[in-house]
Amino acid sequence: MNQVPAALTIAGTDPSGGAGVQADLKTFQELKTYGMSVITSVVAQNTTGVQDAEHMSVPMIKQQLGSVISDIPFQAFKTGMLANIEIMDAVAEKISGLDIPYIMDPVMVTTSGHTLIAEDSRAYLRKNLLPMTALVTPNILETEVITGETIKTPEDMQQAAKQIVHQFGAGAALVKGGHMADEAVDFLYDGEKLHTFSTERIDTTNTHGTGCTYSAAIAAYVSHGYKLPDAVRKAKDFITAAIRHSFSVGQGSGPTNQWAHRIERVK
Ligand SMILES: Nc1ncnc2c1ncn2[C@@H]1O[C@H](COP(=O)(O)OP(=O)(O)OP(=O)(O)O)[C@@H](O)[C@H]1O
Ligand SMILES: Cc1ncc(CO)c(N)n1
Repeated sequence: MNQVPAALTIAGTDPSGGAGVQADLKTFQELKTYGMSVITSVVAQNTTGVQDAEHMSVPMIKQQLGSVISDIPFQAFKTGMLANIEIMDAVAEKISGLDIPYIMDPVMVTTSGHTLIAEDSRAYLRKNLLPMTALVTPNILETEVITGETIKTPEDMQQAAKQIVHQFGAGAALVKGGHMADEAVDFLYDGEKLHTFSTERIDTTNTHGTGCTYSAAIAAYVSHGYKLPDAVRKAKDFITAAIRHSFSVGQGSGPTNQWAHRIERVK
């Protein structure tokens, strides 16, 4: 018998290995979670930015989801890049009715400033996908798009986390402050309480794929049975170590190190 929890990522690719499906699978593996992936878009990108993207057809995305869902049970899943309304709709159709925690990384724009989803799909994401989530993990910019409010202070972030749950129906919201000055502080609102996760800001430009790795780590911990505040706390330690020991590879913003938790003995 060799039974481990399983998790699924539904996302786009990164051939340079730092973000997207590749980051998710590395993270699942490090956290002793059997990793599976449904590819929504093939993206030509690297540490310097996005060069091109081709989206999978809707039938092919549904087929991949069918292949996984009909065969292997999993205990958590996440979505990353869902490029347009058609893709969001296909995913929504296939995951509706699944009684499995859904963690959404509402990927919109990359660290390097490239838009990964069509403008007109933002409203669809908010209306149709957010209410299906157990947790959504927007950065500041994504939080502004979802709420329509400008986010400048930690109080704005906390307010937005509550709004995303109460007004837009997400199960919980983790508003990430990786792009704020000073500390790297994130706020989780789980419908009842606000939780703060704060670490020192690491002085590095190697932050390619931080959001992907963080949400994948949360999904992995959830698949192991951790409840949200604990899963996020552990994932925060995991991503902080991964940024601290990030790789200075490539000409641009380097990727995070998913095995750093072993170096730092993150438990
Ligand atoms: N320089 C840093 N030092 C420490 N923690 C950081 C740093 N940059 C980001 N983080 C943390 O990493 C996690 C990911 O947050 P971030 O806001 O960067 O996500 P993101 O913008 O979605 O990522 P991506 O670059 O993949 O789009 C958060 O916990 C954030 O606080
Ligand atoms: C495929 C993909 N998803 C998400 C991000 C955001 O970091 C990225 N760069 N590429």
